[in-house]
Formats: sequence, structure tokens, C-alpha cells
Amino acid sequence: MNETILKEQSIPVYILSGFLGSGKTTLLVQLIEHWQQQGLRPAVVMNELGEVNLDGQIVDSTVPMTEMLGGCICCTVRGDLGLQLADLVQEESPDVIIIEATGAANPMEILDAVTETSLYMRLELKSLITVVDAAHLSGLYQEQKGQTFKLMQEQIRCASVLLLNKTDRVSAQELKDLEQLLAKWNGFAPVIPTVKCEVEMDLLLRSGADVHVRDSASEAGKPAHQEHHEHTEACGTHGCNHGHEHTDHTVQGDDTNTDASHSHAHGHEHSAPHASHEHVMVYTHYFSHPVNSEAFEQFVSALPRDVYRAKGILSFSDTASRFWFQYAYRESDYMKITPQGEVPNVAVFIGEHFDQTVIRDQLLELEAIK
Ligand SMILES: Nc1nc2c(ncn2[C@@H]2O[C@H](COP(=O)(O)OP(=O)(O)OP(=O)(O)O)[C@@H](O)[C@H]2O)c(=O)[nH]1
Repeated sequence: MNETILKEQSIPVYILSGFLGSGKTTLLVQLIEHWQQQGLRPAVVMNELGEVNLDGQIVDSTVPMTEMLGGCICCTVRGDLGLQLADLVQEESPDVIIIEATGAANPMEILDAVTETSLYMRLELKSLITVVDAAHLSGLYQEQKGQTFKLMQEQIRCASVLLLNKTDRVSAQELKDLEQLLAKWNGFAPVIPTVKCEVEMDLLLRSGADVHVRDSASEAGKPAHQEHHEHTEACGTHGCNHGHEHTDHTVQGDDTNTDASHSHAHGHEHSAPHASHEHVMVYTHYFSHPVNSEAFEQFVSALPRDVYRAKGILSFSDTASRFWFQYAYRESDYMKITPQGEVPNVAVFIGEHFDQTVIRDQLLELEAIK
């Protein structure tokens, strides 16, 4: 294939969705490696609710990355996504683009933004991959209620391929039940059970595309963007309530700034039912002093249930190296890290209507221990 033909091809775009802590970044890192091994140049759009891009620290630093921080891609920063994509294409000429949404995002909004952009740029939406935390979904399904449950359900319904991840944390029977549940909620998307998102990448990338081929009107000779909108509507018909008629997006900031910390809550209104995730709150804590590692581990293991995700980069008073810490659905993980560039000691807590002052006070107490 000569270069002229290659240049005229559209750039494949993949959307990575999934609830907070389900394994999106774990998959992203593997996808990047896969593309790089094939000699392709991937670019990433990364969106985080907090003000620091912590996940960016574990992605290969040579990969062009656009960061959309401090808000959720599907509401507060949705309008920017098109511009970011356009800049990325013009400045980096990537072979493939992957958009990792915040775990609180409604993927349909992102799908809309991408298809809108593909009206004037050569982008081709390939698939919407939703990563599902098997243990978390299993727990929520038993309770059958809550905004988180609804959001997770929506992310599942909109997917063109589903990665049922963290299967190491459920029994064989639970796994079987979950597979049936996913098939019930989304009969279109193939379900691939994984641990640490380990999957044959070609299979994953092919699987998602199948849905679009089936839904698309490409055989009828319609242009690409029309094809994607049809998928959007098709998604609406199989349960993902979503309208193209949006009300104005509103940001409900309740910012309280102190020297050491900053908190942020956000929300938005949609005309579509179930689309709201204004219940999701973020508290970002910047440390002024290193804390004791054991005391911090204890604090993390005792986090209130409403905090379902936390992550950060920390220097401890009793260890030489810095650590990348993660907490997702009652499991925590610590990894030595040498951050790229200047990174403060910071931790981000995400959850549903939790009391941020409690978290802040506990951390300030830990900082005060000599
Ligand atoms: N037990 C278990 N843990 C996993 C698995 N996959 C990922 N994890 C861990 O789950 C945590 C969250 O993984 P991430 O890939 O950062 O999740 P994410 O969806 O990107 O998180 P957000 O960006 O905050 O929404 C990390 O500590 C991972 O190591 C798995 O299959 N089993």
C-alpha cells in the first residue's frame, strides 16, 4: 500500500468506557503496546475527574496524549473533545486514537462527540469497549439500586464489546450468572472474561467492530458519520436511553480551596433519563508532608464504602521510593514508581456523596504525625 493511500485512510478511534476502577488503564497500556508492536503510532485522549493526570504516569511517555482534567468528558468538557481530537490529528498524525473516559462518564455522550467530529475530520469510530468489574457488578446487582448501578448498566448497554474483568474476584457460578446478565442487558456485544484485561488484542479489536458492521448502513453506501449515528440510535433501542436533544450542561461546583487541598463536585442535567451522574464527587488532596506508610494503608483500608475509587502518588516518611497507590472497590494496590516530570504528592478520592472533610481531616492528622 503506498503512502498516499495510507494518508487518505481515516483514523480509527476506540472509546474505552467502564466504571471507576474497572481496569480501563490496565487495558489501555496493553493496547498501546499491541499497536506499537505492529509499528503503529497510537495517540491517547485521557480524561480524569481529578485535576492531576495520575493514570498518564503509567502510559509510555513517548505516546502523544491529550489530557482533559478536572471534569467528566461526557458533560463539563464534552464540547472540548472535538477540538482536542482535531488538534491531536493535526499535530501528531496518529495511526489510531484511543479515548479513555472517566469511569463516571456516559459513553453515549462521547460517542456523540466523536461522531460529530467525524463530520469534518477523517475519524472512524471502530468500537466502544466497556470494561466491567465483575466483583463490583455482582455486588451492585444483588442490591439492584443506586446511581452507580444505573450508570454501570448504561455503560454496559452502550458497549460494542464487553470485557468482563477481575474474574479472579468472583466464583465460577457468579461468573456464569454475570455472563448471562451481560447478555441480557446487551445482546449485541460479545463478552470476553478476563483477569487484568489480558485478552488477545486482535480478537478484542475485531469483536467490537463486528457490531458496527452489523448495525451500519455501509453496504447501502451511506457516509461514515451517518453510519455512526445509526449505531447511536440502535444503541438507544436496545436500552441505552439517550437523546440528541440535550439541555444546557451545568456545572455545580462547590469548590473549597485550602493550601493543602482542593475539592470538587460536579454534575449536569440531561434531558435523557438515567444519564445524570451528579452524585459522583471528587476530593483531591495535596500533601504538604510525607505520611507513614502503615498508617496510610490503614486509613485506605478503612475508607467509607461510599468512596469507591482512590489513587495517588505518594512519598512516605518511612520508605525511600515513591509509590503509586490504587484503591478500587475495597482492594488496594501499591507500586513503586519514578514519576515522569514534577509530580506532587497527591491523592484523589472518588465516590458518592461522601464527607470530604472527614477524609481531609484524617489525612491532615496523618501528615501531622512526626
Ligand atoms: N484483582 C484484580 N485487580 C485488577 C484487575 N484488573 C485491574 N485490576 C486492578 O484494579 C485497579 C484499577 O485498575 P485501573 O486499570 O486503573 O482502572 P480504571 O478503570 O482505569 O480506573 P479509573 O481510571 O479510576 O476509572 C488497579 O489496582 C489494577 O491493578 C483484575 O483482573 N483483577
